[in-house]
Amino acid sequence: MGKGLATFLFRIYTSKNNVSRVKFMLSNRYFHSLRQYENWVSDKDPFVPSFDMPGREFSTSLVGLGGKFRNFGDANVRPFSSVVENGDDDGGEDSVMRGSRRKRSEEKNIVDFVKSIDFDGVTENKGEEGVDGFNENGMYGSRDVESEHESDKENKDIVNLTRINGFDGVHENLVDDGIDDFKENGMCDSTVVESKYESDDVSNDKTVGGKQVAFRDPVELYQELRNIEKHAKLKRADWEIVQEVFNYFSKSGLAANQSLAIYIGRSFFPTAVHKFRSFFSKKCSAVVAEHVISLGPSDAAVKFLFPIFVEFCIEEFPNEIKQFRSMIQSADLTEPHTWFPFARAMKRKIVYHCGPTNSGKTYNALQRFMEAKKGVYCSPLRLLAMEVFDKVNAQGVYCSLHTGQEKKFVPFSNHVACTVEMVSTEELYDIAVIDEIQMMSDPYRGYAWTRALLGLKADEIHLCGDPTVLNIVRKICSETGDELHEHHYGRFKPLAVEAKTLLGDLRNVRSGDCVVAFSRREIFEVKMAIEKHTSHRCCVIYGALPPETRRQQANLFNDQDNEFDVLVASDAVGMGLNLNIRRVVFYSLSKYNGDKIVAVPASQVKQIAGRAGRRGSRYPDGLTTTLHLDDLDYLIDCLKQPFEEVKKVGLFPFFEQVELFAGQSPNVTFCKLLEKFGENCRLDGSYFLCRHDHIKKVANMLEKVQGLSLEDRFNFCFAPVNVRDPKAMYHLLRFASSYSKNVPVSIAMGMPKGSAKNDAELLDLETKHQVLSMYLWLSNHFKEETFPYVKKAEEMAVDVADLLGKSLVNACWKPESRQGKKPKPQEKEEGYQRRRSIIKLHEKKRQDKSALADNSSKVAA
Ligand SMILES: Nc1ncnc2c1ncn2[C@@H]1O[C@H](COP(=O)(O)OP(=O)(O)OP(=O)(O)O)[C@@H](O)[C@H]1O
Repeated sequence: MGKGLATFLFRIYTSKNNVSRVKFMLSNRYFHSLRQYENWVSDKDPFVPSFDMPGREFSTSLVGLGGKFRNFGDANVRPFSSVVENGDDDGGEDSVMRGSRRKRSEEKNIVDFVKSIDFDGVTENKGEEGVDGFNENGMYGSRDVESEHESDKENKDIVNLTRINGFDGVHENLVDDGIDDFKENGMCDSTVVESKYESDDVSNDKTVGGKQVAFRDPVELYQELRNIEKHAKLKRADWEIVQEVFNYFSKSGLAANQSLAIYIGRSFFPTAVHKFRSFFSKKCSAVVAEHVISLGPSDAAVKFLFPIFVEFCIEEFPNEIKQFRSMIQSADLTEPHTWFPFARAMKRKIVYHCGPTNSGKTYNALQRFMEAKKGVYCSPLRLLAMEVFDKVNAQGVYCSLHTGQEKKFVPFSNHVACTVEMVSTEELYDIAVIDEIQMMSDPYRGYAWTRALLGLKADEIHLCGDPTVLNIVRKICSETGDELHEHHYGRFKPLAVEAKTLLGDLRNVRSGDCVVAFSRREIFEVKMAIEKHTSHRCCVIYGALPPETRRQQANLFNDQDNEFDVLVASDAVGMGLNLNIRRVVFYSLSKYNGDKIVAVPASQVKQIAGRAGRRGSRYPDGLTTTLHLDDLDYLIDCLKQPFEEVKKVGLFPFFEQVELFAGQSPNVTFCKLLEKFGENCRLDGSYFLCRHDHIKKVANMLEKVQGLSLEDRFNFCFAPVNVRDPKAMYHLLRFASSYSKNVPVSIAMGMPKGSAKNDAELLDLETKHQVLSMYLWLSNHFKEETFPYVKKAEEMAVDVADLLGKSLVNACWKPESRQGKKPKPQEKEEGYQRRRSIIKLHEKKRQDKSALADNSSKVAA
């Protein structure tokens, strides 16, 4: 059969009638996978990697696409509005009275909003999909068409239904297609009862010849079937076997995957099989039927039928194939280095500063940056960009700041510190620094580092990071033609592990300790416990705090002239802050990853532990340990582990790519478009498509906002919003609605009167800052005149950050959940179990003791 395929292709190639088809297949780089059909036919475990997995082996790029994307060049940098207008809020919106009135109406709106929206609404419109959804060929899925364009699941249902009911009743058109019900005599109109074949079939038998049918050229066989005027009649039992074979075929992952080679998409595959089944019922010769029956529902039958199916599809579905092919081409993310022709035209020198934390990587890179005539520093965080901005200006090098939220232009500056997402790939630089380059592999944001590395137009690019992405950077440089220099570093002073641990008792914390916990709840529990049972005061740092507040808390901690000598922090402490930490104490080494409790990855443990001890600080020698003895082994294991090599780095399409793709799928919602892009995009082996569930959630929420262009939607989806915070989502929706109506977008949010007195108020402050930050971000990414209250928002943001700082100093309350939900019960995960909160253990012991005392007193009574 393997030989059969070669013959099959050769014959197609040499056949006059099929020349155009061959051209098509040869121009299709999936053709390679079709060639592997040979293996597939002969191997039990076939080739056929999943098509929709990122970085699938199946992925190849299509002829001509590189050119298209090359045209995009550096067009990926959208023209961000650069002027921050000093507008005033209308009518003194911040007055206390109006503020409280506004707050009430705001809260009501939010309540209505929360009721009206399902944040997991990515799937929300599923019910509608059947009515007005579009299949992957961009064809309208109206009810009639729908029956022909079912999803795999739907197909499964069809298969099941078919088993029970025959074809009737599932798809009306099936009867028309020639598959008829059995009559009372147990025979099918289109089948024979006899085992003998009818005369016209017998004539076919002569040419086809029994078992030899298996070795027939599928092209010829297909043509013969096509020309049959009277199909074979089968006994009911045989007919049922044939149906079983087709059911098996329709469910066959092998056939579905291989069909991609001829651009039969997954969602169209069931329809194609269904049509093929109808064709077969009408056109099957006795000998072919006999052979199919003899094979039964099996891989062998699939292998026999598949080449005939290919022929059928190529002839029957040229439009569908063309459409799917165009769609695949427009979702091509292969060869991303070709997207930046200007950077490719340059002879760039890449210097990789490779080493663990606190080894001087960034220091050395920044030295080169400051020496340059024109330089850019790309930071993973706003906070770090601000730090570099301050530091460099303090050393007399004029440097501007550019983040999503702010643009601070320093006159005469040739240097800029920016967040990596904001770096321009159009500007020419002498020196660029990309910090924390290992973030290229971040599942959500990795694409920003990949884009910076591939697209920056700088003579010299300094990458600072651990060795995890070194090999992939080497590979990328070999593709881009850049010259790579590696500088390897060791820690200034080795990190020591304190084997004693805190013996499970937070009273053993010492001045200069940073206790690391992985949830907001735990952070406040630890802070409360330490402040209650010891004389230490705690500063707090976690991700939801604005950079200004984190900085304020870091300064409070670093300053020796106050009582705040212990830091309680989340993993947000691992990057970007200059901290005088003597010892990092892990309160736990497991965390909730949004789905379940998992052990903190070794690379993250290293990064966080490495914050202890810093050259030039009060504590140059770093220590690390755990709260509980039980956790110590895991900590030591993590620190001993070598850096694990990263195999893939992130990519995400630019707007222009999404726009091109949208052209292939008109009238599809933006959320659906992203979903389809994710399903159909192709990537080279070194890249994965960054996760975009949060983007889809925003996209889904904004579907109800009319009048936004595709580009507007794309940009709104990148606004910094916590999709799990209903209040923040409400404000984003409100901003988008006003923007779509082209009316000035108001902040419409009251200012709190004072610092928070409980956790609910603290959460409210966090949300308020997020909303203001979002407003500022939007003002930098959209028509500036539509966001006239930038100055007001900036002032409010400063005030809220200040209030947050003040609130944290006095915070001594029980933490709450942002969505008012009860905290999830502690979950177990194989291999590593999250430590129970020491406070909870404490409380439980106390409760047990008092229950015991109660019982004994009752007994005594
Ligand atoms: N040659 C040097 N002279 C003076 N101080 C230095 C020197 N090298 C590094 N430092 C200081 O040591 C500290 C750690 O350096 P740096 O931030 O460059 O380390 P790193 O390897 O980039 O660590 P991380 O990844 O944690 O940022 C910084 O405070 C830095 O100012």
